Amino acid sequence: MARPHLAQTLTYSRTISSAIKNREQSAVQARDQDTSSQSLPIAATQPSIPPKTLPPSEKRPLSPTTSKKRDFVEIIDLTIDHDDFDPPEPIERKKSRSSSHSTETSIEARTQQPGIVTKASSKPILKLKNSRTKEKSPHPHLSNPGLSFRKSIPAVIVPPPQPSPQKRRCIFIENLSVLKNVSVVNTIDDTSPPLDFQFVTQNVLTDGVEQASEDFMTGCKCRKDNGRNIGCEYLSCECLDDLVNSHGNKQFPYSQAKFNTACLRDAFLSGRNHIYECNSRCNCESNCKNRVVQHGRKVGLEIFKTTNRGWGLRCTQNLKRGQFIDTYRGEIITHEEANRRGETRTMDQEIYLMGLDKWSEEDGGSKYVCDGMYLGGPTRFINHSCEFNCAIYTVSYNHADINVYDLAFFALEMIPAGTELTFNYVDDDNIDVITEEKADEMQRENGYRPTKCLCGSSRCRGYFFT
Ligand SMILES: C[S@@+](CC[C@H](N)C(=O)[O-])C[C@H]1O[C@@H](n2cnc3c(N)ncnc32)[C@H](O)[C@@H]1O
Repeated sequence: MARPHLAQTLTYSRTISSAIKNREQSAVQARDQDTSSQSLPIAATQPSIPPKTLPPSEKRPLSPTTSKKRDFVEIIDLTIDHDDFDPPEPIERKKSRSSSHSTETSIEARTQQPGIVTKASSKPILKLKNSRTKEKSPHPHLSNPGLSFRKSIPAVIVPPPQPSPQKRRCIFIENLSVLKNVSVVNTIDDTSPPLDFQFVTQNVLTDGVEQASEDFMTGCKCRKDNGRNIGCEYLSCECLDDLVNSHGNKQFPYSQAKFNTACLRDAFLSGRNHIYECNSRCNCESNCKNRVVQHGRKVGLEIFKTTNRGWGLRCTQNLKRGQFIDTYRGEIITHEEANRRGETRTMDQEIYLMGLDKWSEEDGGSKYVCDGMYLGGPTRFINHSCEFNCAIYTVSYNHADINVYDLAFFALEMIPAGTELTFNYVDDDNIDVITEEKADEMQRENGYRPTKCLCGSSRCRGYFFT
C-alpha cells in the first residue's frame, strides 16, 4: 500500500499549530487575558526572497571555517575530487524494451560519471559508444550525441559517487559557516548531517506565496526610548494593542530591556498569544524592549548525533526560562506544494513541515507551510520529547499579514548548557498514551502508523504524529 504522505505531513503541521491555538485558549482562561487576536492587521517585515535553487553541494568551493568547533572532523584538504569519493555500489537494472539497435555488450566509457553505466560487473552491460569514433548517433538531433545507449539486458547502473564521510562532513561544515556560533558534533558514528540541506538565515518564499504589501504596514508613534531606554510606552504603543490583559492594560511580551537577555514573560510562555514586535515603521529604535526575535539568535547551539533519533540540537550555554533560542526557518510553500512534496517522500524520511495556520479557522484555511527539509536553520534538528523543554510561539513584526510570520523557539525552563533541546510535536496535553495495539489500529484505519517515540522519558506517550 502506498504511504499516505499527505496525511502524515499535514498531521504534523496541523498538530503543532492547532495545539498552539488550543493552548492559547486555555491559557487565556488561566491567565485572565484577553486574546483578541482576530483583528490582525499584520504585514511581514522580511523581504520576499525569490525561490532558490541549490547548487550541487559537492561542486561548491569550500572555504576555511577555522573559528568553528570541529570535534569530529579535521579539515585538511578542502578541494573535492573524484579520488576522494567512495566507490559506488552497483545497482542492477532491469531490461529496457526501448533499446533495440544493437546486440553489443561492451562499453567504451573511460571514466565513471554520475548515473552512467559502466563495466562494473561481469554481467552483460549496457553499451556506451562514443560517436566520434565510428558509429553515427541514432539521435543526431540530440545536443550531446557522444554517448548512445545500445543494449540494456540486464544493465548495471552506477549511482552518482558519494563523497567520503570526511568530505561529507567538510561540505556540511561549509554549509554551516553561514551561521555564527553553531557547531556539529558526532561521537556516535562517521555519518554527517544531510548534504541536500542548506542553512539559511531567513525564510525563502517560493512560487505562489505572497506577503501582504508593505503599504499596509503600520508602526507605533512612541517616543524614542521613552526616556528610559526601554523603548515603547505601555499606554500608547499601537504594537501592543492586541496584547492587553483583562484589566485593559497593554503588556510587553518580554521582560528584559536588553534584547539579548530578553525573556518571554510567564503570561506569554504559558499561553499562546501571538506576539507583535515593533517594526521598521515604528518610531522606537532597535533597542526597544519589544524587539527580540527580529534580532535573531544570540545563543550558541550544537547539532549532534543522537544514539537513536538521528541528529538533534543542544545549547552550548545556559538558557534562562523564557529565553529566545531561534526561529524555525525554511521554504514557505503552498499547501499544494506541501502535498506534492509529501507524495514524493519515503516512509523513512523525516518530516520538516510546520503549518502556518495560526488563524486558519477565521481565515478559511491556512495558506502556507514552512518546510525545513532542504533549507532551514539549526532548529530543524530539534527532536520531539514527551518531556520537552522548549516551545514554539508565533511572532509578527507588521500588522497586515496573517499568512506569513515567524515561528520562534523559547526555553520553557532553565536549560543547562549541553542539554538537548526538545519540543512537543503533538503539543496537546490531553492526548492519551498510544499503545502498540492503538498504533496497529491507527495503521489499519488511517493507512499509516504514527512514529514510535524514542524520547526515553518516563512520561513518554509511546508514539507521535497522531
Ligand atoms: C524535524 S526532524 C528532527 C531532526 C532529525 N532527528 C534529523 O536527524 O534530522 C523530525 C524527525 O526526527 C525523528 N525524531 C524526532 N524526535 C523523535 C523521537 N522522540 N523519537 C523518535 N524519532 C524522533 C523522526 O524521524 C522525525 O520524523
